[in-house]
Amino acid sequence: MPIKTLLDFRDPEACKRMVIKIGSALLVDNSGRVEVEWLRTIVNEIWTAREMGIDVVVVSSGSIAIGAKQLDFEEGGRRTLAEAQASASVGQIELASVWRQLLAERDLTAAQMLLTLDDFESRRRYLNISATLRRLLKSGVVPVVNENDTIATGEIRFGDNDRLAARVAQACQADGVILLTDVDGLYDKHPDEPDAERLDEVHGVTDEIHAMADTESGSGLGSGGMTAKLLAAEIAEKAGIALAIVNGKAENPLARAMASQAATLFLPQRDESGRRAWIGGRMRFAGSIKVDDGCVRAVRNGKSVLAAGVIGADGDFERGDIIPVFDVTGNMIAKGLVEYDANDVEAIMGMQKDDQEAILGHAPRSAVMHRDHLVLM
Ligand SMILES: Nc1ncnc2c1ncn2[C@@H]1O[C@H](COP(=O)(O)OP(=O)(O)O)[C@@H](O)[C@H]1O
Ligand SMILES: N[C@@H](CCC(=O)OP(=O)(O)O)C(=O)O
Repeated sequence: MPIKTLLDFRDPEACKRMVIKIGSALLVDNSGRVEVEWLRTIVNEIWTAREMGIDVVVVSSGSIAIGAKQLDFEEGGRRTLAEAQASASVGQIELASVWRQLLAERDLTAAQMLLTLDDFESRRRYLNISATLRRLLKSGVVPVVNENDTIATGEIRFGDNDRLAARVAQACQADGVILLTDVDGLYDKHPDEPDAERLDEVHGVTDEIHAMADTESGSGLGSGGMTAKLLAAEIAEKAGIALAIVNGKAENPLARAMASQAATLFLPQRDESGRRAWIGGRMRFAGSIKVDDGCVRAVRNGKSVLAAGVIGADGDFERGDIIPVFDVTGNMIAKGLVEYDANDVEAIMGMQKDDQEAILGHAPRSAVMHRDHLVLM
């Protein structure tokens, strides 16, 4: 899908449902105020998309940057967790109110959804997110999503809204994600370097692509830097979703990006849908298993993980958990639903089926991870 197709509201082949993510650096000025005039141009673009029959979900950052200024807390890393969470609760109410007002000016209804990483990790809550989003879109409402920063900490936190946007896109089965930020896209080195060049298209986020980015926020207001956007692109590309990094600094950024074609587009690499996409997008794990080279080859050829190929089990996972599979060099090759607790995997690893029953005390299952519940990375 060329960038034009992702952004062209008049093209009948263009994406019919998109997630637009707006970073803190764009939304909030240095004194902690929302850039209302600029945001009004975004709302106009959302309105245009809606008029063309395209569903739009907004992922809006900014609550911490707004609230921290109001509460007079220090910037960035010097803020305590409690200060950041207090800032988010003060900032979010203002952020929601601005969105509601600006969308209402175009006769659009806003809906607020505050979510945490954990909400996406639980299959039941993920399905609820999905159903709510789809129902809101059916009613022509514009969902405005942010992380629930007041309760999300440590490992249950996205921390950046880029991956949240990719997970939201997965949950509502969007065709495309647009990450609006303060650069024209992904550059082959930090854009401050004089010879840095922008990439037009990325066909798969490889280690080489990751090496181009870092986690620093250019503005100091955002979090996760370009690294977070690449992690989001990885989630999207495996779920069959196109993702574009677009400069949102000027007014009407979507129309401008379409005219200039200056952006980076990440093309979908696979089209896992439904439950498999959810498995592939999981981020928090109770443990992992390691497998030998023969097992890696088998898994890549669509086979299950058998105990005979497992050479290690880490952590405290339980039967039914989704956990990653690593090769001997530590590369994650797949994620899947494990059929045994960690103790049982340790007890039977390396064994053929016939030898497992005596150890387990019951007939072994067909595999440690069945191919139907296994998603390649
Ligand atoms: N290779 C790269 N290409 C483009 N930008 C990069 C790269 N590496 C680091 N960056 C930085 O990433 C910043 C965008 O991330 P961030 O500040 O977190 O934005 P946002 O708040 O919109 O999420 C850019 O301003 C740029 O300074
Ligand atoms: N959820 C946080 C946003 C996290 C964040 O800073 O994201 P981003 O600006 O998109 O890098 C907030 O609303 O302040």
